[in-house]
Amino acid sequence: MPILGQNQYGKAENRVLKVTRDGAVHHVKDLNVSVALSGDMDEVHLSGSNTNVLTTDATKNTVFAFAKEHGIETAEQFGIHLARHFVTSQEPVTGARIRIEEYAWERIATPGPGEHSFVRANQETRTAQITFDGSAWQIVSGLKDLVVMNTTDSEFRGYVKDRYTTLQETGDRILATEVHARWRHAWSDDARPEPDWDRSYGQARRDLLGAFAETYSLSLQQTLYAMGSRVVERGPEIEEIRLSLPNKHHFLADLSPFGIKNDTADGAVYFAADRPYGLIEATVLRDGAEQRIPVDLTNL
Ligand SMILES: O=c1[nH]c(=O)c2[nH]c(=O)[nH]c2[nH]1
Repeated sequence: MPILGQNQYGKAENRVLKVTRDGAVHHVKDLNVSVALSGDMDEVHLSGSNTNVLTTDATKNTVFAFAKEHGIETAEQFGIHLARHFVTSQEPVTGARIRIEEYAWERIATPGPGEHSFVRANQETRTAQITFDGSAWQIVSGLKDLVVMNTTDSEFRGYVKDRYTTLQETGDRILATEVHARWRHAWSDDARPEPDWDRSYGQARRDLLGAFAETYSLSLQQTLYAMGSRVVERGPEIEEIRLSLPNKHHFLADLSPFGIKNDTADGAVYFAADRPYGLIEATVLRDGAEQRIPVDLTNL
């Protein structure tokens, strides 16, 4: 009979976001936690007996419950706490390996007192597309993978409720997206001086972040329009901007089966879903400008 070698199991990539509120100042911990347990697991492989198996589902629930009940001080502290729990609470489990990736968020500076807007550090890519037909230029600048999040000031309600609608209305949700934007400059004629491309890019990026952070959001569509409008209004050299915004859904982890209350009030723990995701896209134009940026943003 073939021999069973090293084996381990658990739930991989639990995407946990914890938001701690210190008045209007919010703090976030954003982790990707993978659990791998090992021990006396021969029988499940060899005979199919699940007697010794703590479900991977339970390991997932433990991650979210611990984040809520004990908090996340550091990835190391959180991992130690989880590993100790699995090894000491389950007789057949003799080893635990917890792998954690932590995502770094920086604050978006806003003029108001609230501090609940964040941008993922060092994520984005700047893009440019230059076309020339021998007489006219078209310069489309942009950025992609700029990940931003508001931990409050976002609601979503009043939408259509058809037979298949199950989404609950909410007055306080996380709004997070990955900004993909391209904007077309008015400049097209060699006879006119070129804009300062770096200055223009910096301004557009600041306007996208500023409008995202400062808009009290009733939908991602409304936030998109606010972001595009600000770029066009503050950048006279920009005619048109196209935005593609995936809605990076964060759902409150349901900890009620374990008797743990988890609401947005403080210390809320969210499950960050990666797919499927809402995809909100639109062009915002200067009044009188022509819509020329192609709809398909991926064809750079
Ligand atoms: O901002 C949103 N816009 C939607 O169109 C939508 N649809 C949905 O399920 N959630 C959201 N959120």
